[in-house]
Amino acid sequence: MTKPHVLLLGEILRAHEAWESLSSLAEIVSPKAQDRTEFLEECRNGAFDKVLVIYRTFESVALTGCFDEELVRTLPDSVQFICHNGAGYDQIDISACTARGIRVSNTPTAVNDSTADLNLFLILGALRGFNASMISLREGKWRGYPPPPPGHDPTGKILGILGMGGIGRNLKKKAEAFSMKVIYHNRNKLDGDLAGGAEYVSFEELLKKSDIISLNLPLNEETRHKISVHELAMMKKGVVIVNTARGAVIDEKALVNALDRGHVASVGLDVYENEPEVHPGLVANPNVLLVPHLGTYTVETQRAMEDWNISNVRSVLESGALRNVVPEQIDL
Ligand SMILES: O=CC(=O)O
Repeated sequence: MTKPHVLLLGEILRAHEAWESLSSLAEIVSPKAQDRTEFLEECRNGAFDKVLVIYRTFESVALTGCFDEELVRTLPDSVQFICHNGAGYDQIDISACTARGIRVSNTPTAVNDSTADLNLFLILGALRGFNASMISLREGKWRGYPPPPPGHDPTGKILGILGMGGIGRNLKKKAEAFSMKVIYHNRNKLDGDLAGGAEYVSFEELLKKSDIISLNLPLNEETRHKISVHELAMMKKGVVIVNTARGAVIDEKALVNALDRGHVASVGLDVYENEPEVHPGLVANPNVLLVPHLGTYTVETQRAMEDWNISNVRSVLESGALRNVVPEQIDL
């Protein structure tokens, strides 16, 4: 019997042994394509006709482009599963996959610690206004002349977490070690003690009450530009905003404007609307602490994500089902 094929889009960086062990169950294939047009052509000319499952990375979007309707439609009929190595799967059109009977998995839990750690680093750094003096030190100007105003302590500040999933909940625990009071908003109030005692508030209340707003929600059609001119205007003057989710949940142009007017005091960002481009108004502003999408960029987390994603591929090959599917497909 011929083995099914697994298509690798992107690289395995850490879990080499786990990956290689799949070869007893499947043939691993890679694209020859150098860009999206060539990739679609390879799909059409039968190169992937035996592929049952695709393992893809966030970075592989540079080769294939997004897994949008066009791409999903062009995949051969044999493809039944896509294992995405990342928590956020906004590069994949889930409705298009569902329509074709393709099940999609992601790597949710594995990312929680490292992303929440970076989130907290950005909160502390933005609150303290460290970025301005870090720049002036490197320019040979010590703290700057004049030095920037002193920062603020986290103790007693209200942290509003928008999106209380795995990362939001992990952040909540960490923030409490710094004596912040956590409130949250989600589409639905969390059951039982899942929120760990954090107060559930409406979206509007979260915007109005928070000293620091942390964006921890996935990007989809409902959350794109969830924070724009109107929402920024509802926030406290001097608010601090941190985003480790996806750039497009906030309207970057509106954010730059609110920073320039001083309504938003400072910002910590790991993600941007058009990565790897960063809005020049963010780069120019010393009150903005910028990190180039490094939320999960640790040896341990890279390894844990790959292990999880490979175990999903293995599960498909051994038992015909994924270990987890994205929330949109849970009830299918
Ligand atoms: O951005 C990182 C992820 O979605 O895992």
